[in-house]
Amino acid sequence: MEMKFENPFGADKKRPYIIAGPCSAETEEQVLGIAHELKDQNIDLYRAGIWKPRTKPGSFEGVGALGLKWLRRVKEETGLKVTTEVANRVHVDECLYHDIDVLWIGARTTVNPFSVQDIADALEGVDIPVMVKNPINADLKLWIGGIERLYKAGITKIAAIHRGFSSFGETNYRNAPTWQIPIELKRQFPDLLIINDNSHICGRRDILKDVAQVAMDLNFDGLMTEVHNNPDKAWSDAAQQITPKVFGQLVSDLVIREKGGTSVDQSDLAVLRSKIDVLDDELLRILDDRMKLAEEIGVYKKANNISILQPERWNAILEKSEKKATNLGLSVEFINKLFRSVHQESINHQEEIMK
Ligand SMILES: C=C(O[C@@H]1C=C(C(=O)O)C=C[C@H]1O)C(=O)O
Repeated sequence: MEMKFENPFGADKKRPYIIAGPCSAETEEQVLGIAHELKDQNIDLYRAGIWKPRTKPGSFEGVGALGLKWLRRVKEETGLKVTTEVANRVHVDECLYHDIDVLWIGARTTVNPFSVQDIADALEGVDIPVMVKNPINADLKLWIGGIERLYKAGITKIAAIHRGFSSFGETNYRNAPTWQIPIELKRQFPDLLIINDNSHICGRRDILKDVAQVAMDLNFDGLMTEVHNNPDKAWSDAAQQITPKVFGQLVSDLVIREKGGTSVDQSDLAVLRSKIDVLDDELLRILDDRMKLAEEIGVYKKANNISILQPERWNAILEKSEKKATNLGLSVEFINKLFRSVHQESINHQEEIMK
């Protein structure tokens, strides 16, 4: 579906747009105190969670609609615009009643088309910006689907929030960034603003800045970070929150590079890109040759009644490629992924022959 988005932040300010505030609204004093500190940093939007979807019951699940009154006071006292998460029609109605400026739909809601549709229906005819976090699973179509539901309800001031994706097993991140997904979203919808939620990707303080910088280098439009006056004592997500002071430093340390680089002579870049084009052509030719060999092997296996998967041979290839990758200084993880993908495609070609 073709969509034309408007800037949810109103003014066409230069990127990055900055959204900050506590994970959860805890007390009126806490919400107002953090807001006053962030006001001096010229942030674009103040965030605080009121209804908190938690992994397990028994954790702090938010102060509820009472917190919306505190956010209204933030607006009155600081002039900041405010945003909170909504997960259903009741939340939407409460937010509209309390003059919340911007809504966001959380990752655990974006996964459910019924919930997103319920929110979209409640917003029909309302002019309010909405930000849509990625679904917890790495499903770009579901993310776009959520955005489409809102767009069909007449919401055009939409931004996407990239908060990373759940993955099984130990990783460096709380939610893997899987950058290729937001990159593809931007490719399909160049005028859709994408905000990086580094807090939920990292889950810990020490790598927040690195992830924010990667996001800026990938042309993300803004940052959403959880900021708390006493992070260690936060009632939710303590490990990933930082003080307003640390956050101010993080933002001022960000290097914002030009998207197009129009102000510099690009002839050197063009030369390097033409060399990459030559290598890409070569890569494609090599892959094509390799698949043709796999097909010949498929014909042989069919004639001699040999199964497609050959674990010993496959193990040897993986081990050899890992060693070579290490010697060349290439990432073993990358080479592994590449070869697994090539192996799967080789199996697909042989299956076609077997049919
Ligand atoms: C091509 C073969 O079939 C499969 C595919 C492989 C590959 O693409 O390298 C390796 C082992 C097999 O699992 C083969 O048996 O050599």
